[in-house]
Amino acid sequence: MILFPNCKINLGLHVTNKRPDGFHDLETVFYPLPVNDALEAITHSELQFESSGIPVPGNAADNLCLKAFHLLKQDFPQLPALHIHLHKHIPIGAGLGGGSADAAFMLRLIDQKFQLGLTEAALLVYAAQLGSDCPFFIINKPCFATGRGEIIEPLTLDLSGYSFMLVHPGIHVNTGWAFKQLTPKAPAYALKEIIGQPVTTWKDVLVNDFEEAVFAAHPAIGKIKEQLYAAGAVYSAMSGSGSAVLGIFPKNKIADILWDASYRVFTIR
Ligand SMILES: C[C@](O)(CO)[C@H](O)COP(=O)(O)OP(=O)(O)OC[C@H]1O[C@@H](n2ccc(N)nc2=O)[C@H](O)[C@@H]1O
Ligand SMILES: Nc1ncnc2c1ncn2[C@@H]1O[C@H](COP(=O)(O)OP(=O)(O)OP(=O)(O)O)[C@@H](O)[C@H]1O
Repeated sequence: MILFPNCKINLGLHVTNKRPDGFHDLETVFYPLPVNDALEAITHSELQFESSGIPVPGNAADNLCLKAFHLLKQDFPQLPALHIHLHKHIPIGAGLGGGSADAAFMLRLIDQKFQLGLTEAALLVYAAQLGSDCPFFIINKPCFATGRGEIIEPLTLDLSGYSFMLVHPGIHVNTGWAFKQLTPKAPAYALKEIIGQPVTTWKDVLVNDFEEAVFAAHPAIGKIKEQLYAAGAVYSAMSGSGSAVLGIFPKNKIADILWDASYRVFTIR
């Protein structure tokens, strides 16, 4: 069986509180976009994991796909061994949630392939153990998220009338480091209300709290946002803890921008 985990962007992101468990409370809107990995699993005599495409840092044994397999294996010991192949296309350490998507899709793949009959609620509980962003990818529709990102509520938000550009400058921003740079604070506005307004009103209101610290450490990332606005984006922001920056353009009106040759650029028209 093969599935195609997609990425997410954050529209507004407020870090509101540091918790005793070391995590932070936040509020954000997750929006899925079609930049995809490919995740294939076939039954095999022993558990094997391999990846191609963008190299995934760290040990293969720590890959979130394997963590998802082991998590389900604890509760379903009858699961056979798998040969798992991940083709990595979603930039890593980019704030696009690629690792979390792989983990959530691995849960879904095993559930479907072996007809475990897991409810959405059960999948959400497993996903929350794998990463703060993971539960969103079980729902995979526009969502308002709170808690450490795992409390999600589907939202009516349809941006299919716009085109998107995602620009990844190749900088890997460590999520834990980015949270440490922030002083949590109460949001200055009601995120859900702003998201309900036309995209053209977001520019001066909708804020990603990570931008200040990440742009200060990596000015090239802030420059991308300026270039996207200069090219006609109606809204631009860094996604998650960076380093990818998103631009929302009027439908099919994405300007040609000459990016540094090392940047990876995705357009969704
Ligand atoms: C920044 C976001 O991308 C916004 O969507 C997410 O909150 C990050 O979620 P994620 O990558 O799934 O994060 P996790 O793998 O759960 O956590 C990575 C590290 O980020 C920090 N972390 C993460 C989420 C959160 N709400 N508070 C935190 O402080 C913790 O130091 C944690 O060890
Ligand atoms: N399948 C995977 N794909 C990508 N990274 C993985 C995977 N499994 C484990 N990781 C580890 O997770 C780290 C961060 O990955 P990811 O790409 O999800 O970060 P991110 O883009 O910052 O996402 P987020 O928005 O969730 O913070 C990587 O450095 C890598 O070591």
